[in-house]
Amino acid sequence: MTTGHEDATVLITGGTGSFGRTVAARLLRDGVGQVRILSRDEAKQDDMRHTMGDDRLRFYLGDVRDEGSVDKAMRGVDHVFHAAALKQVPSCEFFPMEAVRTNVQGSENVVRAADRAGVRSAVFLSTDKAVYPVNAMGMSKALMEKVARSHGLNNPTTATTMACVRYGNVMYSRGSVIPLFLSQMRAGKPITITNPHMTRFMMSLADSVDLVEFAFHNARQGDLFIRKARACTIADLAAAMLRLFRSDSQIEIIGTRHAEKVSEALASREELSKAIDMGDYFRIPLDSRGLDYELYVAEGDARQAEFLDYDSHTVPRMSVEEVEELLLTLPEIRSELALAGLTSSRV
Ligand SMILES: O=c1ccn([C@@H]2O[C@H](COP(=O)(O)OP(=O)(O)O[C@H]3O[C@H](CO)[C@@H](O)[C@H](O)[C@H]3O)[C@@H](O)[C@H]2O)c(=O)[nH]1
Repeated sequence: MTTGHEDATVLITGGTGSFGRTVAARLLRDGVGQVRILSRDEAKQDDMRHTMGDDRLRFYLGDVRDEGSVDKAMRGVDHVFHAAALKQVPSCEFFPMEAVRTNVQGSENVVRAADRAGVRSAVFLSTDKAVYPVNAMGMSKALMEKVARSHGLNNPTTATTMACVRYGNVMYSRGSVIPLFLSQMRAGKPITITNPHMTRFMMSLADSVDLVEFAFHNARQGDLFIRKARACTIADLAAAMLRLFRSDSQIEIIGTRHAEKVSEALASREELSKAIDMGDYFRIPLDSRGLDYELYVAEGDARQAEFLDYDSHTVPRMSVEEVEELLLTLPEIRSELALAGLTSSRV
């Protein structure tokens, strides 16, 4: 990932996760002045320091909830990727104010610190669960989007371009369904399926890092970007996993979990009616009208009726074979297959 100038300093909040590591590795590979990681867990920082071993990588212990620690990490920074968040749906359901503190107030701290430090651009990572949210995680991410995107409206002279990206499900991410299915198959246990008809957008980690990179290079003040993605049912995902690993595990239907949706939307029809198609991506610009409330009431948009939500139930659906092919693009799946002594004719 190139930043345009070789001595740029880039801050990644929550940077010890798989996203942060991948972005950091791309930045270091392509020549960057410094990559700073701001996160809470010293053990994960230590691990990343040792595995990546690059003296352009600097670590800041802190919490986005604490404005002072954000300010300290932000000094002299040119670009920010804000990935620090509470992401687990169930824990945010039980402790919604914790989601507000990290995802909303923590993000506001990042917005304010970036503005104060004269940062040039900041990309905020959001999720499809922020669209028509039903759970506290999605609601707090929806508010984070509003906080980041409205900054330029309230501060027209700001030096910082703030933009958001929304992910779908990142395949093989920690604690997600694909590694769970794999461990169930390995243990010879049944595969647990919540609702076979449930659909999700499936994105590889590489796709999601490409999305952030695209936003980084193309963002204008207040933009939100999504990557066009394919979806599948959970039944087809399970079938593809069983076939790839030649497993005869049974399927057990466990029912929908706390605060889950049957499908997810990467963008609402209201947003799509304003979106600009950029090939693999949509740019959703900010509503740039000022605080003139009359306009919101008087100016409707007849085109909205023509659009459907960009929803995992309605986009073209992958077949089981296509899910298998997508799974085979993941390095983790390839190495798991190799470990199990399995090779696929599709590799
Ligand atoms: O035992 C299980 C667990 C999950 N699922 C289903 O698999 C799909 C994916 O589940 P999971 O991998 O847990 O992801 P989500 O709950 O959709 O949430 C993920 O995707 C979000 C982005 O949408 C991230 O913010 C979350 O951190 C991440 O866990 C869902 O339809 C689940 O109902 C099953 O069928 N069986």
